[in-house]
Amino acid sequence: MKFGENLVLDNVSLSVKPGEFTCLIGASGCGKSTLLNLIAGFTKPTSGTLRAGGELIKAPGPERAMVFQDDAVFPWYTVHQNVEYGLKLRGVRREERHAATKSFIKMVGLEGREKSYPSQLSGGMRKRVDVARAIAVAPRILLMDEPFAALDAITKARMQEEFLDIWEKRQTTVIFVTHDIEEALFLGDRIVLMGTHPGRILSETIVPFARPRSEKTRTMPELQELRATLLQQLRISSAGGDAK
Ligand SMILES: Nc1ncnc2c1ncn2[C@@H]1O[C@H](COP(=O)(O)OP(=O)(O)OP(=O)(O)O)[C@@H](O)[C@H]1O
Repeated sequence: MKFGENLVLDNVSLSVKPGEFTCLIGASGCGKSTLLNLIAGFTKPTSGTLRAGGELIKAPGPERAMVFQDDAVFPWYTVHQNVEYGLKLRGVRREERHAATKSFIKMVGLEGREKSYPSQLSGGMRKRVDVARAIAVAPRILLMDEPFAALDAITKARMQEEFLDIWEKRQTTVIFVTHDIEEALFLGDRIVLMGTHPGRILSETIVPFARPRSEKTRTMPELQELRATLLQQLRISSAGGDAK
């Protein structure tokens, strides 16, 4: 993938199983967001192909929803209207839409705040609206670009746990970009480490921890060991090595 003469992703081959939770980590500028944008269909590849469920990805589609670091909620809509928006676009009928919206709001723990506007919510609550907005359209693939990066540590941990809960119930395929190795280890089935210049895949790590994961998972010695290994690989790759 090139931007002008700049080769941003080179020879990237990634295949994700249905229902798998894949985390992408890597130094700044290695092309993580570019890869997500390609999968979302926001950007067209200059060479190579992308497929979702066997179909060539040519444009954005409702089967692939994105959650960004910055909130993508409409400030002029209430919580209910924000979550309902995608369903409305898809032509879901009023009663069904209403019931579905209510259940998604409940799922992300925002019952009672349906009539609030985003400006009346905390950062964590707005992120919940954002997650509900994305999953409401029942995407087959959820693309998440550092969705919890701006949250404080406690809210972030809570959101991770709540999100895993939702994911385990729905089994959506997730591709999740993060700079936080612990987050990747806590959430993912697999961690794909990318390197820069040009952006490429350096290693893939299967995350061996049983599900459902909990607060206890975070303190497992095996998690800390894997964290140290991945951090070392990240350091080497940031310094220009190949992390092997
Ligand atoms: N629209 C664009 N036009 C030109 N260059 C771009 C464009 N988008 C990204 N790039 C370049 O592509 C490279 C990869 O950027 P990208 O945002 O995908 O990296 P990243 O791994 O997500 O970085 P970060 O972790 O800092 O968010 C960078 O060198 C960036 O400058």
